[in-house]
Amino acid sequence: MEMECWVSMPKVELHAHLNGSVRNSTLLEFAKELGEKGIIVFSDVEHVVLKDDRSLTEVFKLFDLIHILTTDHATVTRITKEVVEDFAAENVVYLELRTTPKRNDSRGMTKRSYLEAVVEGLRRVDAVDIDFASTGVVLENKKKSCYMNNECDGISRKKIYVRLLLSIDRRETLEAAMETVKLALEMKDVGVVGIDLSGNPRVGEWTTFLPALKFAREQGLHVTLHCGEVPNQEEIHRMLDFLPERIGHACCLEEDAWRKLEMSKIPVEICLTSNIRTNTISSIDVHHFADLYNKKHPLVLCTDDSGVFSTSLSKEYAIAAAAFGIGKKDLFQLARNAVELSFAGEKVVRELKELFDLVGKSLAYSD
Ligand SMILES: CNc1ncnc2c1ncn2[C@@H]1O[C@H](COP(=O)(O)O)[C@@H](O)[C@H]1O
Ligand SMILES: [Zn+2]
Repeated sequence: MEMECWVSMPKVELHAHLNGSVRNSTLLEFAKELGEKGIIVFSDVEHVVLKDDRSLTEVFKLFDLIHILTTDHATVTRITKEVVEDFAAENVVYLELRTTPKRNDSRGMTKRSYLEAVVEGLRRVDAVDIDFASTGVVLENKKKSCYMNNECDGISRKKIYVRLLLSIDRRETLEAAMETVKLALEMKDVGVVGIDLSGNPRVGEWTTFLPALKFAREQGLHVTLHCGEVPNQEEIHRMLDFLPERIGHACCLEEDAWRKLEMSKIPVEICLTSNIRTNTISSIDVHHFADLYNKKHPLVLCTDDSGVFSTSLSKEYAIAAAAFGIGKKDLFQLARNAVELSFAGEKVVRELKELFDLVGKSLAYSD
C-alpha cells in the first residue's frame, strides 16, 4: 500500500498536542530569530530540535525548549493555524487538538489570553474550510466545501472540524488545574469540549488532579487521561477506576490492570511512533495495539506529537497496516469508528459519518 492511499483516506485525530505538532522548520525559524536576539544559542537548539531518538525524559526537556520558542501570543496563533492546516492537508476531517493553557507573566500571558491566541489561530485557517465553534458558527468560505476536492466542482475546498481539549500539566497545582477547567467551561462556545491530563508521568500525583477532573466531568466536560506511560500500577488502577471516557497510551499495564481496561471498554488513543521512539514500548512487534485490536477493544490511531516524532496520521495508518497486516478496508473502518470515540457533538458525528459513508462507497476502500 503506497502512502498516497493513507493520505487520501479520511481520518480522525484524537490525541495531538499543539506544541508537539509544530513543524521542525517553524521551530528552527523561531530558534534562529531568538538566536539573533541573543536569547538562545541557535546551534545548541538546532541540535536538540533535529535530534531523532529521544527518551521520554528527553522529550520533556525538549518541550521546555519548545515552550521558550513558542510561548508568545503571535507565535501560538501561528502554530495553531499551521498545525490545523497540516492535518487538513493529509485529509484529517476531524481534529481534537489539545494544549496546556500557559500563564507567562514575562510575556503578559494568562491561561485565557493563551487560549484566545489559539482560537485566533483557528480563525486564521484559510487553506481549508474550518468548523471549530460548537455553536455551529463557522467561518466558512463562501465556496462550496467538500471532501477531497475531487468529488465536487473542482473549485471547492477541504473541510476540517476542530475541537479543543485543555491539558492539565502534571507539574501544576490543583488550583491551576481548576483554573484550566473553569476556562474550558467558559470557552465551550469556541469549541472546547474536554480536559486532558498530561505532562511528565514521573511528576505529580493523581490525587492532586482528581478533584479538578471530577468537577470537569460534573460540569459536562469530556475527560481523557494519559495513562500507563510508566509502570505505576497504583496510579493506573486509580485512573481506570475514575472511568475516563478515553485514555492515551496504556503501555505499561500489568495483568490485573489490563483485565480492568478490557472489562471497562475504555477506548485507547494509540500512539505507535511516540511509544516506539520514546522506547516506552521496545518494538512494534510487541506493541499492545495488536492485542487490543484482535479483541475488538475500542481504539484509535493517533500521532501524539507529529512534529517531535516526525510522523503524521497517514504514516501511523501505514505503520499499522505494515506491522499488523491489516487491510485498507479494515483500517478505513477503524478510522470511521473513531468518529464514535470523539467528543464531538451529535450533529458533527452525523456529518462525519455521512462523509465516511460517501467515501466508503468508492472502490478505494474495498479490499
Ligand atoms: C510523548 N508523550 C507525552 N506524554 C505526556 N505528555 C505529553 C507527551 N507529549 C506531549 N505531552 C504534553 O504536551 C505538552 C506540549 O503541548 P502543549 O504545550 O500542551 O501544546 C507537553 O508539555 C506535555 O505536557
Ligand atoms: Zn500525549
